[in-house]
Amino acid sequence: MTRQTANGAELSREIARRLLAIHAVELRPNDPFTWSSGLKSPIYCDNRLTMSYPEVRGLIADGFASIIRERYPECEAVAGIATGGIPHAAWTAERLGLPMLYVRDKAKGHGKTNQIEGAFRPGQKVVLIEDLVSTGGSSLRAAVAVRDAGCEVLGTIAIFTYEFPQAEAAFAEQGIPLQTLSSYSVLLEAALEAGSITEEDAALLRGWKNDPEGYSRRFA
Ligand SMILES: O=P(O)(O)OC[C@H]1O[C@H](OP(=O)(O)OP(=O)(O)O)[C@H](O)[C@@H]1O
Ligand SMILES: O=C(O)c1cc(=O)[nH]c(=O)[nH]1
Repeated sequence: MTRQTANGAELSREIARRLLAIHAVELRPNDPFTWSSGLKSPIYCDNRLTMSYPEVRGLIADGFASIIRERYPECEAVAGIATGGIPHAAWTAERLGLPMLYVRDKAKGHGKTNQIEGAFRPGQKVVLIEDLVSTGGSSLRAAVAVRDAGCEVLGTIAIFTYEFPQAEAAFAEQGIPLQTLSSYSVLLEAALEAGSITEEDAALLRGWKNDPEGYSRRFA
C-alpha cells in the first residue's frame, strides 16, 4: 500500500538524513514517549520541526507536489490534517496553484462548528496531507470526515510512516491509498550510516517494531 518510485527511493533517504540532521528523531528507551494513540514508544519523530528549515520544508513540498502531479493529476484541493499536516499542505497547494483546506481532529465546539475549514464542494477530489503515520488513526479519521462531507478522497500522502502492518491494513480497508516520502526502515538505515544510533540502539528499535504493543504494555 505504501509505495515508492525509483526516484522516490533517493528522496526517501534524503528526507531521512534531513530529519536526523535537524534532530527531529529522538530516542528515549527508558522514559518512553506517549503517542497520540496512547502507545508508549522509545522513539519520537517530530516532523513539526521541518517547518523551521526552509530547505527541508521545500524538499517535502516538492516531493508532495510531484506525487500529486504524477499520481493524482485530477486533484482539485489539498487538505492538511491538523496540526502537523497543515503547513505542508499550504506549501504544496501553493506550488500546484490548488485550493487548500484543513481538517481538524474534531469539529469545533463553537463558531461554525466546522471540522473541515476552507471552501469545498461535494464531489471535489481531495488529496490529504499528513506529517506522520503511526497507527493511521488520525489520517483515517480525517479521510472519513472529508468523505462524509461529500468529497472524494483520492489518497493520503505523508512525510513519514512507521510501516505498521495494522496501519497499512486500515488504509486498505478504507480503500485509501497511502504514499509517504520516507519511512522507518529507511530512517534506521540512514541513522546507522550517519552514526546517529549504535548497533545496540538499532537492535532495540528493530525489536520494538516487531511488537510495539508488547513494548508499550511494559510501561503502562
Ligand atoms: O497515526 P496516528 O497513530 O494517528 O499518529 C500520528 C499522528 O500523531 C501526531 O499528531 P498529534 O496527535 O500529536 O497532534 P498534532 O499534529 O496536533 O501535533 C502526528 O502529527 C499524526 O497526526
Ligand atoms: O504517534 C504519534 O503520536 C507520533 C509519533 C511520532 O514519532 N511523532 C509524532 O509526532 N507523533
